[in-house]
Amino acid sequence: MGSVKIEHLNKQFNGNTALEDVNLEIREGEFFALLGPSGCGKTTTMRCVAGFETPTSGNIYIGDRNVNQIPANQRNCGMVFQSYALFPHLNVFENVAYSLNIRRFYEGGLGTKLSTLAHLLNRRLGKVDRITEQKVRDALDFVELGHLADRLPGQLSGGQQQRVALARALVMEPAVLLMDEPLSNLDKKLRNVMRVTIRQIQQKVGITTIFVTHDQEEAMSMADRVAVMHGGRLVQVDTPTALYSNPVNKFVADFVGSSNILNGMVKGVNESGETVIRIDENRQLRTTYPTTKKDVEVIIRPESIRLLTSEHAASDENILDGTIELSTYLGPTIRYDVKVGELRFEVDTVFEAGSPILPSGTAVKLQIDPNRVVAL
Ligand SMILES: Nc1ncnc2c1ncn2[C@@H]1O[C@H](COP(=O)(O)OP(=O)(O)OP(=O)(O)O)[C@@H](O)[C@H]1O
Repeated sequence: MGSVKIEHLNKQFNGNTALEDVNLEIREGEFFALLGPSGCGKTTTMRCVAGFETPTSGNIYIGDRNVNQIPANQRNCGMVFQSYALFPHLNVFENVAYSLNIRRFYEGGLGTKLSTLAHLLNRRLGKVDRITEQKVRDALDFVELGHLADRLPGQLSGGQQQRVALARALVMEPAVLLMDEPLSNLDKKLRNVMRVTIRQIQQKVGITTIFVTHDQEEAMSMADRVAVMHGGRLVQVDTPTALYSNPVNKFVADFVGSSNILNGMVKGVNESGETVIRIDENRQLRTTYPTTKKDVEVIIRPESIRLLTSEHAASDENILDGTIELSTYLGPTIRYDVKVGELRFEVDTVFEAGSPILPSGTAVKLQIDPNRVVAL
């Protein structure tokens, strides 16, 4: 049973609050990301689950078992860190076998302890280690590193080292896999590759995984669900798509992807049931988003805005007239910074080969679908 339940978790360090009333239920087999800026409490939450940190109050369950009093080495959690923490003098195979041998040493009788010790000292595999050998080979095959078993960590790329670290965690067949910023040391391209690799391995093994990251793209592309943290508290726990389209507040909207955020005042509801919001003296927008507030924050994703030039026929539905201030080519998309009166909008459009990038100074119309205007 690899579900994880966190109930009313509080953690203080010398009177300073690091975690405040954190409540989470992570389902068995789920890939769950803890996301937030530096210092928000992600690592502390994970360390409390692992047993490296003692909660000030609250309960933690792994499966049905309350693990509050269970030491870290008996919680059956596998860990992967940012620094791969491999032994530089042991080869790949030995690095992965090490933790199994340590467990055999602690859990075995005197005979096992002696043979394991001998093995660790000799670093040679004897008969007694057949099971170990098979498990290590399987784990290395899983991360597709079987062919590099004899290499030392220093002879591997960063991505390969991280896969060794993953194999070392998986070989223990843990109930829960805990990963703390495992991709931070890799360059962007390799990080993107490793995201897919880790996700594929996690799905193959079906292991409950908690993944700590400050990178929203990483969390959103890998996780089944994401918990956004801020100042030691959970702000929103949701699927990536729900977080993106329905952020509960400005912090989440801003942290998860880029957003246009405007101050608005609700004028009323029109006959179609849409809320009409004034965004400045001369302009208003309609939204289908239900709100009971008078003063609202209007949140619009850059790709939710349709950019029209004077050539396009447009109705006057939720349209704002503006002027392009800056055009930035980003490969698959173009980001336009558009001035609308005193307001500024970021608009993302798909780049199509052959079609021109509109220059600064071009007069444009911004058409905004009322279904994609969030008012908080
Ligand atoms: N051992 C400690 N002693 C004192 N304060 C600590 C300790 N560990 C963490 N903190 C504090 O608790 C808060 C949460 O830290 P934590 O490491 O959990 O944040 P984080 O979200 O993982 O940040 P980062 O992404 O920078 O690692 C921070 O204010 C941090 O300074």
